[in-house]
Amino acid sequence: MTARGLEGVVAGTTQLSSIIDGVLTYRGINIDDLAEHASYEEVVHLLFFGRLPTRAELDDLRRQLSALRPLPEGLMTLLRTVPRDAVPMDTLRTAVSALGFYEEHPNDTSREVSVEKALRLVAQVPTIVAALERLRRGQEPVPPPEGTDTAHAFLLMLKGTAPDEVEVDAMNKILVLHADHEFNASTFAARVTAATLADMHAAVTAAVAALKGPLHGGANAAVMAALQEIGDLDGVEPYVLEKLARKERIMGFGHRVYKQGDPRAKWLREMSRRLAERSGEPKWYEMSVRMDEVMQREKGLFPNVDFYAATVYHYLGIPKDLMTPVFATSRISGWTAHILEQYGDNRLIRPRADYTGPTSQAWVPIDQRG
Ligand SMILES: CC(=O)SCCNC(=O)CCNC(=O)[C@H](O)C(C)(C)COP(=O)(O)OP(=O)(O)OC[C@H]1O[C@@H](n2cnc3c(N)ncnc32)[C@H](O)[C@@H]1OP(=O)(O)O
Ligand SMILES: O=C([O-])CC(=O)C(=O)O
Repeated sequence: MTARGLEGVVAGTTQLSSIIDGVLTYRGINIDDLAEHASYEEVVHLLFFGRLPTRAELDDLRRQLSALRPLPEGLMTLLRTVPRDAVPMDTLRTAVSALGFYEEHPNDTSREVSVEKALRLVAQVPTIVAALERLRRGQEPVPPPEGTDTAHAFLLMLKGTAPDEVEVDAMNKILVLHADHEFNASTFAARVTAATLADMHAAVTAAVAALKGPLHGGANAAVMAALQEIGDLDGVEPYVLEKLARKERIMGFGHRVYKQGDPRAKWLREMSRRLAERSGEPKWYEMSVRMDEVMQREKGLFPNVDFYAATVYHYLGIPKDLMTPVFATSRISGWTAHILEQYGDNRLIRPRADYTGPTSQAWVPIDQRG
């Protein structure tokens, strides 16, 4: 018996994150504790180096990431040539791949060189996402600020003005909550690629490609598109009921692993509520809550990480098609940590397929085929 979509299959080991009885941890620390207390930089240290940093280690990591944020001039030139109407996720995928050109040891998969590459990617992906957005709006990219953390730096590079405390706190939580998630599809794509001993940038490019689809990271943009299509609170219930009657999916609900709810969603819901309150535009949050109620009542399905993230991004001024790239500004830490883990104890990932096609077919010469 094959497991369709590898459901329930344990495809390898990891010490990075776990989902046990619906509880998510990064290296054994409950996601709720991390969401409440951690900075994203602390999470990066936890994932890369196996434990929370001391104050001195954290300061050092902050300095390193801050110094690594600027992009190579050649990459900026490339970004300037991207068509204005390009899909941002495609631009990100291309840019991440092109970043590999500037590595001194492009094919080196040793721990030492790979950690350096990983830190550069963690620092540079937010710069790429902010720059590509500004360029497509016809604005000049904002140079990375010195001495600030990722959440603050990213919002500043995106908007060109300093974000306030509430925005920075929301962005930091977004980064913490999205950083890693066991063998999700994009992380698994990264590990499959790394397991061939292809380089870090190749593996991350595969991951970005896999994150794009609406069944995975692309769901956040699809959620916002649905809310905008519905338009108001009264439209939510008929929209959901009609979709379900047509056996269509409501984006942002359901999960392969969590059947009783995604532990990250409550944090995102609370953030959405908080941002809605001060936005003067609370309807997007209110519509989300209504949709959540109707989905639980009708299908027993709970929101996943992408559902309330959509309105959080919206309230932070992030347009729909930039939402999945923003997810990547965080997941880059999980992808690269998994790639490091894969290199550290590698074996080629090559499962078998259950062949269901015809057998014993005779060869037919071309003139006799009809
Ligand atoms: C970061 C992330 O990747 S989080 C996930 C983001 N993706 C989405 O939000 C897309 C919407 N959700 C889905 O498509 C799915 O729930 C997935 C892809 C996330 C998980 O899917 P699977 O584990 O393969 O579940 P599967 O597709 O087998 O669904 C099981 C049942 O629930 C239904 N179902 C699952 N999700 C949904 C949904 N969002 N809306 C309506 N029905 C759904 C399916 O139709 C199916 O019903 P059936 O048994 O009557 O046919
Ligand atoms: O684990 C999954 O299948 C999808 C998910 O929630 C994530 O990648 O964060």
